[in-house]
Amino acid sequence: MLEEPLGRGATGTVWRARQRETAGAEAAVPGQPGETVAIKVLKEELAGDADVVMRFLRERSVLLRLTHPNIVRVRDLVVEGDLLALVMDLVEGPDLHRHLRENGPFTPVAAALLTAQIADALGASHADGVVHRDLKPANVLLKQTGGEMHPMLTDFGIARLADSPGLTRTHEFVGTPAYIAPESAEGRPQTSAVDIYGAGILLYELVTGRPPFSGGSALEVLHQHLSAEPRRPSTVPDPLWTVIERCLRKNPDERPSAENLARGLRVVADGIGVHANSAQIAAAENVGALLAPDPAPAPVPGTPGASGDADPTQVLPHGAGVYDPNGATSVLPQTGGPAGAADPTAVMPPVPPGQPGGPGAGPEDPHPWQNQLRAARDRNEQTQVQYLDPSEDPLRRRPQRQVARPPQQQPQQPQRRPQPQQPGPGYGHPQQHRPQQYAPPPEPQRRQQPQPPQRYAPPPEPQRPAREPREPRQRSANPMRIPGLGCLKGCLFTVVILFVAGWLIWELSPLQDWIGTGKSYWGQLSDWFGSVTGWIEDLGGSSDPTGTN
Ligand SMILES: Nc1ncnc2c1ncn2[C@@H]1O[C@H](COP(=O)(O)OP(=O)(O)OP(=O)(O)O)[C@@H](O)[C@H]1O
Repeated sequence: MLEEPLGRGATGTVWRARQRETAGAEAAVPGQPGETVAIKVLKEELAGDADVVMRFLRERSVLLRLTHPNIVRVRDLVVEGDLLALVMDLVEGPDLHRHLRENGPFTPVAAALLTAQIADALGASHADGVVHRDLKPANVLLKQTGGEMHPMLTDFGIARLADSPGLTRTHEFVGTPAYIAPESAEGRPQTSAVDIYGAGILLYELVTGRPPFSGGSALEVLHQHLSAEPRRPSTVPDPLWTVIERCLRKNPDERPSAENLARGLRVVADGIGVHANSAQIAAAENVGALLAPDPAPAPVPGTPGASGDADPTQVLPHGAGVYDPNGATSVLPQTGGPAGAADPTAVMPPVPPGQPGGPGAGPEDPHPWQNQLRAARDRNEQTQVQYLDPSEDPLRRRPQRQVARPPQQQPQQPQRRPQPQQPGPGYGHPQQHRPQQYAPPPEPQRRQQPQPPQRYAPPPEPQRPAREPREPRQRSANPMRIPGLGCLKGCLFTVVILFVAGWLIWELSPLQDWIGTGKSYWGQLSDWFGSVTGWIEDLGGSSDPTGTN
């Protein structure tokens, strides 16, 4: 029985609910009548998509058996008529995004310990072949137990459901730009290393209060994931930065495994704490040696190269206006219309290119998605979906920076590995973390990129009004280009500066008196010039082997 909505995300609405009767025998957790649970009712669009329903059912057993102290337990997956819902344990406490917003960044030790527990959860799920793909503070619930906070990772498998070919088409982007791994942004094969990248972003955000890459639009943010290096804030201790930097490597093969990440973070927390002894400090300084990559990362099925599935090309939203880095996973929400008004979880099917408002919309009317984007921003969400003209997609212009890798093989079976160690005692409340003012690092300059053809086939062009071609940037008013002119100008300018500086020194300093020549500056210069030419002539004469001079 649904009681009250707890919150709404891009994929559905989460309700506090009470169990009426004991769940069916197939449920992972039968539960007790009257017990309070959380139910995520997926949006109509997801529920109405046959492909999503198939995935939902296929992943049911995996999600139900995914149990770990730091994972919100899924009790049941329900398909009833056109309703698709996940029944979960109810977690009393805020999510990490809200906690960060209200309390500011964590201390480095608290951030390391909290992320270590998230890495434990990832280790367990990766061992089971499950990749989260949408790791972000909003998907970490902080369970309050006796004044302590215990991080619980939620929304496993949801990103995969939303990533349905029926829902996401060539020109749409699904994901959360601030946390997306470069390979996901580019539509390259993905593995469990995408979660490690997400953990790195999350850790950075925990200690600084904001993710490392930000910008005015989702496009800019994704571009930075691909080509910008994260800047190290001065408040982050060396060993912790080593861990963050390794997680944020552009090359997924260089990121640590979840288990090594958890171990490394605990070593760092021990070594940077105020009570650290010299052995712990030394161990933290060598944390890099612990961060070995996963030799067999769990693949993400359905990503290009991972299987024969046609995966939707992940293309950046274009010009999506002001960008909120802490929003929801992007899918298409519904606006207006009776269905949208009645059902807050309803989503709108993609509008074909060239029909911005859908049937009946006037050309001047704002696109329904634009209304939704505005509404999402007002709610501090980050729903960002818009068409991108392929010719303006900087990803397609980006030169290939990596050595081409052979396409990843679809594994027969996900790699089963031993379950990671259960985490130690519960993570203490990060009491000492006080709100800190964080000065955002200056935006790295965006590079101008040449346009080599990229790896994915050009998607069909949406029929948008042709854009005015941009004026090429004028470097100078002078249309003549003389090679070396710039250098010549520089040299002349330097000579003039030297001459004037020399004159000033001659006139204003006691140099003239020390030399005692009594000559003017010009006279002294001519004198020196004469002496130098005399020496050169003498040298030429003395080196003449014929002795004719
Ligand atoms: N098991 C749960 N117990 C208690 N509250 C929950 C639970 N799961 C989610 N919530 C709350 O419900 C709200 C919406 O969750 P949801 O996962 O739909 O949103 P999101 O993670 O912000 O968006 P999305 O994952 O769709 O991008 C969040 O504020 C979250 O705190």
